[in-house]
Order: sequence, then structure tokens, then C-alpha cells
Amino acid sequence: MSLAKIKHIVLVLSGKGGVGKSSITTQLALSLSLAGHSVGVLDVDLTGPSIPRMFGIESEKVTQAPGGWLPITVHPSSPPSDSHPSGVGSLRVMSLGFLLPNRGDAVVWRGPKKTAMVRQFLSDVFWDDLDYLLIDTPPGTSDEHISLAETLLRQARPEQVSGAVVVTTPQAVATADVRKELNFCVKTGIKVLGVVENMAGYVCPNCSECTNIFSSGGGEVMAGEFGVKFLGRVPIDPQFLVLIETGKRPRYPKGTKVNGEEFQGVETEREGEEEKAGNKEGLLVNKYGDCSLAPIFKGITSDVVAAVEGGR
Ligand SMILES: Nc1ncnc2c1ncn2[C@@H]1O[C@H](COP(=O)(O)OP(=O)(O)OP(=O)(O)O)[C@@H](O)[C@H]1O
Ligand code: SF4
Repeated sequence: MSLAKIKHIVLVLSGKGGVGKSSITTQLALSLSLAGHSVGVLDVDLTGPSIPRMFGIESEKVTQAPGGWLPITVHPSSPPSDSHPSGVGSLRVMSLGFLLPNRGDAVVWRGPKKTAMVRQFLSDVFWDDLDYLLIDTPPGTSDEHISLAETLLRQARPEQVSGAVVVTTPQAVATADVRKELNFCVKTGIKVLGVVENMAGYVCPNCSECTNIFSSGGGEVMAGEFGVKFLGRVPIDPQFLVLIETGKRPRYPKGTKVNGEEFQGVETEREGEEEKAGNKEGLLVNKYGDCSLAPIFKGITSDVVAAVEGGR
């Protein structure tokens, strides 16, 4: 069974579309891998698989092996170094996006076909050993969710299913939808590891000041109501959008403070060289390390790890 060698399975859920669930999944995956964990990402968002684009691996093709579909390797593991004392864990991705003839196509299958695909996703991908499998789910409490929850609970050992990270935005309308998602977790017996409030305020690209454009704090209030952990706020950062949507390094004006240090501009030639040399890992580490949101994702990831480990 393909899930047998996975230590922790974490679902990333949101009741509403477009709140940044896939973006948060990619960042959690990256932070876990940079902390030395081997990570898999399963993109079950059948209506709009965006994970391959976000990792810059959209044109890759998955192949079949006797043990199942082989996920695409974003980067292999690497030994401890000064910058990553625990080493870097391997990062692999499986998405329906790899199987669609035209990338970007949305899947319009009806319930039973979707349910069958989710089952196959869970049972037929050859993950081998993984510390974490993150599952990016479609928004809502639809057929896919129910089928995924049922299949997970049936195919995985109870101690493997660590729980769910629920993503919301601060606006009341989003939190009302996400409330449904939290109720869904209660009904299906999936533990909520915590709530992330994404797009909470706007980071000015000139001065790095964060301004609350919409209301703020909805996610924290909701977490309190349900008695679950509030994992933190992620502001809107226009550079992050560029990074996540194009797979390119962010471009801050020279002098902007990034991770507490002055950003020195973008070294595009080096980026090209690394790409040519196939140094995907180096490229990713640089790319994401330069993002102003990186420390926030690191903090959220530590809390998720603590919640997972604490619940064993
Ligand atoms: N904190 C952020 N700052 C800037 N842009 C963001 C942030 N979070 C997400 N985005 C952008 O918002 C858009 C929607 O994000 P994403 O695709 O992750 O949402 P989703 O909830 O997974 O959507 P879907 O419902 O399609 O699955 C993307 O273009 C993403 O790059
Ligand atoms: S503080 Fe930032 S967002 Fe506000 S005016 Fe100055 S540069 Fe613009």
C-alpha cells in the first residue's frame, strides 16, 4: 500500500476558493524540507491543480513503475550544511495536473469519477519513505472531501493521519465558509492542527510597512471559537505573488529589508547558471530564502510540526 511508509499525513483545507491554500501548501512543504524532513505533496484539487506551476515543474511528466506512479522530484535530499544544519529533505510532488493532456485544463468529471480518482491517488502513488505527506484539497466540503476523508481513514493507520491545517482570509465571508470546513473536520473526526489567516494586511513593496486593508483577526477569533490553535497571519506580499505564480525570484527594490538584512538586488545571471546546471535545490533555497514571508512560514511550520509531534 502506497501510504504505508509515510509518517505523517497533513491535509490543507479551506472552505472557500482562492484564499491561498495551494500557496500555503507549497510554503509548508518547502519549510519542512529545509528543516530536514522528507516531504511529499499530493495535489487533489481536481478542479484547478496549481501546485505543479507553483513549484515550476509544470512541464514534467509522471511515469508508471511497478509500485505505482512515480512523483516528480522538486529536489533530492542533501546532507547537513552551515545554512541547513539538519540537511535538506527530499521534496516530491504528485498532481492530477501532470496527467491532463492540456495543462491548465480544469477537470469537469462528475462525483463518482472524481471519487475513483481520489482513491487511486491515495493508493497508486509510489511515495516510498516520507516524513510528511501534505494533501492540497479542493475548496469546500464537496464529494472529493468526503471521499478523501473516508479513503484516508480507511487506507491509512489512524496514527498516520495527523490532522488538517485550515486556511482562511480575514474577511467575514471567508471565515463563514471556513467554519463549515471546521465543522466537517469535527464530523469526520479529523483533528485540526490549526488555522492560518492568509492575506492579512498588505506589505508595501517600498517600505515593507504592513497595512490592514480589509478587516483582520477573523481567523484568530474563529480558531478561539473552535478551541483550535491559531498558527499565524500571512500578509499579502506582491513579490510573493510573482514568486509563486512564475517560479521566479522576488524583486525587491535595493535597500529593502528582507529577513532583517538589506536586499542586494537580483542576480539574474547566477539564477540562469544554476538553472542550466540543474541546481534546482540551490535555486529554490535562494528563491524562497529571499522572500519576506519566509520567516513567517518557518514559524507556522514549527507550530505545525509541534502539533503533529505533540499529537502522537
Ligand atoms: N500572502 C499572499 N501574498 C500575495 N499573494 C498571495 C498570497 N497568498 C496567495 N496569493 C496569491 O493568490 C492567488 C490564489 O492563491 P492560491 O492558488 O494559493 O489559492 P487557493 O486557495 O489554493 O485557490 P483554489 O481555490 O484555486 O485552490 C495566487 O495567485 C497566489 O499567488
Ligand atoms: S509607507 Fe509605504 S505604503 Fe505608505 S506611502 Fe510610504 S511607501 Fe507607500
